[in-house]
Amino acid sequence: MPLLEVRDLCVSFPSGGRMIPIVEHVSFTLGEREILGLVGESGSGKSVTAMAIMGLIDSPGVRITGSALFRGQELVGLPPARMRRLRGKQIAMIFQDPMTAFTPVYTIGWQIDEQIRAHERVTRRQARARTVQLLGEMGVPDPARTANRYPHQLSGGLRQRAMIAMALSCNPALLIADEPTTALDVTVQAQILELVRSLRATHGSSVLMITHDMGVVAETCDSTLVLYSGRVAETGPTDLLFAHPGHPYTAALLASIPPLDGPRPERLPTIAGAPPAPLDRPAGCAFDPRCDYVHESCRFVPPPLIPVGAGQEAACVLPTEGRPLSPRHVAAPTTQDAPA
Ligand SMILES: Nc1ncnc2c1ncn2[C@@H]1O[C@H](COP(=O)(O)OP(=O)(O)OP(=O)(O)O)[C@@H](O)[C@H]1O
Repeated sequence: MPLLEVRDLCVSFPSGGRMIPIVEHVSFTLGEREILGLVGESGSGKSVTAMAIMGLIDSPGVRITGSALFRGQELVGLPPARMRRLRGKQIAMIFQDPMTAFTPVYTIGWQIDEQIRAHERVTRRQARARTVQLLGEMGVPDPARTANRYPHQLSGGLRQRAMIAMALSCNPALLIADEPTTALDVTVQAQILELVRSLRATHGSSVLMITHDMGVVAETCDSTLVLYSGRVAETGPTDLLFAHPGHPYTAALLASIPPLDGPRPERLPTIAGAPPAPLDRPAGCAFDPRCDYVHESCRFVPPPLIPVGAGQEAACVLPTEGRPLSPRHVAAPTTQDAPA
């Protein structure tokens, strides 16, 4: 049984007397100890997908349909009290800004102790011992002393490590990480990604990694789900999807990653235009207005997910073989190519 099986998840919010579809028919499976990257541009519905799974959307009138089975238990429609019991104990979430997880007026140690005591029958002393152990495992130097510090007394990277320690305090099977490294500088970002990667070995956790950065996905995730305008554009094992993207949107996202070696282009290719607003989505493929390969058949209904490789599916009706390289997806001239 997979750890998490999401089927046909749809989320709509009411606005101006109508329902605005933000997430449409999203499906994916997350296995035990797997790291899945949920990737897409700003506004594509990544956070709404995760918050819906966690039961954290409390906007009046929101409509959530479909299914999210966590170890066989349905999360969609789960009463809030039961969802709260699952959160923190079996499913935990970390965010871009650790200050949203910590209260500024208590030390981080006190807050992690309380999280442990909310879920386990342990004494204060036992909770603190576990807090110090976790902080140490997360690479926090001098964890016993650091536990007595307030959140604002720590650097961004240390706060992020402390938040991961708090999220792991009850050994959750699933960790949802929403842009955990976006606010950090590159070196600290690499350290935190390494830490997240190590969690499956040290804590047996699976991770749903939300990011807009294909570089983060390449470094961290076993499999990838590309969201575009609230719909799945492509999904599959990360290595296959990166080697042979099946959707022009995935190809365009990949073209915008700086090369790891070789000369760096002065400017990376970008995708012209912006995703459509939810109410302006075309009847057919939502990527249609920005796609270089658009075809008559793309214009009528949203394309279904079609197998394009082993475990890889793309919502594109056009064959990937022989698709000409678009000028937009070819890297801009490199500094070496530039005339002297
Ligand atoms: N409570 C809400 N009510 C109405 N609309 C909402 C609500 N929450 C999110 N949205 C809308 O849903 C869309 C998707 O938002 P979401 O935060 O999931 O995007 P995202 O892909 O995570 O983007 P980012 O990378 O910028 O966080 C946005 O257009 C946002 O305005």
